[in-house]
Amino acid sequence: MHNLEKAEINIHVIGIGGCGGNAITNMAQICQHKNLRFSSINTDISALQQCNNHEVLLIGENTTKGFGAGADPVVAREAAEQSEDALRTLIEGDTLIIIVAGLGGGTGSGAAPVLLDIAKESDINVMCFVTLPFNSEGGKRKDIAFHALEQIKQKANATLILSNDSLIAALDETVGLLSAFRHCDTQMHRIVEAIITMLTSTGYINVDINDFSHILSLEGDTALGVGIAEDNNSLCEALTHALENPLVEAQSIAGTKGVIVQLSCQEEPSLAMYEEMLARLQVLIDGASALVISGVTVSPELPHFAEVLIIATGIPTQHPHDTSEEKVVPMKLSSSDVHRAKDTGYLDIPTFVRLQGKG
Ligand SMILES: Nc1nc2c(ncn2[C@@H]2O[C@H](COP(=O)(O)OP(=O)(O)OP(=O)(O)O)[C@@H](O)[C@H]2O)c(=O)[nH]1
Repeated sequence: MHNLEKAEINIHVIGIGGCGGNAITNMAQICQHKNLRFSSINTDISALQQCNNHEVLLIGENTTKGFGAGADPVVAREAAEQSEDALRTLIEGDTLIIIVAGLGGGTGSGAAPVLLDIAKESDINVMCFVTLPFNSEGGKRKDIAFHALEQIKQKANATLILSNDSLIAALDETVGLLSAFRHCDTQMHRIVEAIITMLTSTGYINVDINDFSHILSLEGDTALGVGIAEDNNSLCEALTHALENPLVEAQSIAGTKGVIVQLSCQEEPSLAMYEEMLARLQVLIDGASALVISGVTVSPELPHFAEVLIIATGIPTQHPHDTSEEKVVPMKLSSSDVHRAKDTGYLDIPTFVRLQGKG
C-alpha cells in the first residue's frame, strides 16, 4: 500500500535589511498560511525590534554590535558570513525561499548573496524580490544596487525587480511615501499568495513542486506577475496585465524556455476563454518552443473572478544591467489601487528615511 500523503511544502519568506523587514512585517499582518513562514534578517537590532509579528535574526553581532552595516555591503557580507551557521539553521527544512530586500543600502545588498549561496548548498529554490533605489537617492546607491543585482540574478532561480522610481510614476502624486511603499509590498504579497495557492491546493489541472522546480531550474532571465480578471471574458487581459505591473521593469517573455500559467478561479472557467488565454500566451512567447505548464484551481473564496499567475524562466538576456528609466513602463493604476495605497498606514518608518533624518 502506497502512502498517498503529500510531502509538506515549506515556503519561507525572508526579509533582509530595513526594506525587507518592513515588507515582511506588512505581509505577515495580512497573509497567513500553515505552509508559510516569515523571517527578517538584519545587522541593525533597532530595525529588528520593529518586526514584531515574525521571527528575526541579528547577523554579524561581533562586527557591527547591532548598529547596522553603515550602508556598506562589504560590512554586511562579512556580517552574514560570520553568522553562516545561524543562517543555515534558519532555512533548514525549507522547500522554497523568497528573499525580499531593498538594494542600494548595506545589509540587503551585502547579505542577500550570502544567503543565496547557503540556500544553493542546501539545494533549496530561491526567488528574490528586490527594489531598486529612487534616482534621487544618488548614484552611489544605484551602483551598490546594480552590483548586488548582478550577483543576485546569477544565484537566484528567479528575480523580480521592482523600481521605487516607478512608484512615483504609477501612483497619484498625493500618495505618501510610506503608503507608496506599502503598495509595493502589496504587489509582492499578491505574488507570494498566488504561489502558495498554486503549490498547496490540489487543482483540477495541478502544478506541483516538481513542475515548479523544473521551471525555476531553467537558466536565463525571469518574468513573473499576477493579473486579475473580473469575469470569464477578461482572462486574456489578466494574462497580459500579469506582465505589465507598473512597478516592475518591462517584462517580455519572448523566447522563454519555460512558463507556468496558473489560473485560479472562483468557478469553472469557460473552455473557450481558457483556450484563448493559452493562445495569447503563445503569441507572447513569440514562437519559442517553450515548456508550458498550466494549472487550474477553483477557489470560491477568491475576491475576484480569477487570478492569473505567470512565471516565465530561461528568457534570453537582452540588456542585463540596463535598468534605466526607458526600460520601465509606468502605467497609471486604477483608482481602487490608489485608494488601497492611500488607505493603508505604515507600521514603521523605513531605515533609510530614519538614517537620512539623522543627517
Ligand atoms: N519599496 C521600499 N523600498 C524601501 C523601503 N525601505 C527602504 N527602501 C529602499 O531600499 C534601499 C535600501 O534601504 P534599507 O533596506 O533600509 O537598507 P539596508 O539594506 O537595511 O542597509 P543598511 O541600513 O545600510 O544596512 C533604500 O535605498 C530604498 O531605496 C521600503 O519600506 N519599501
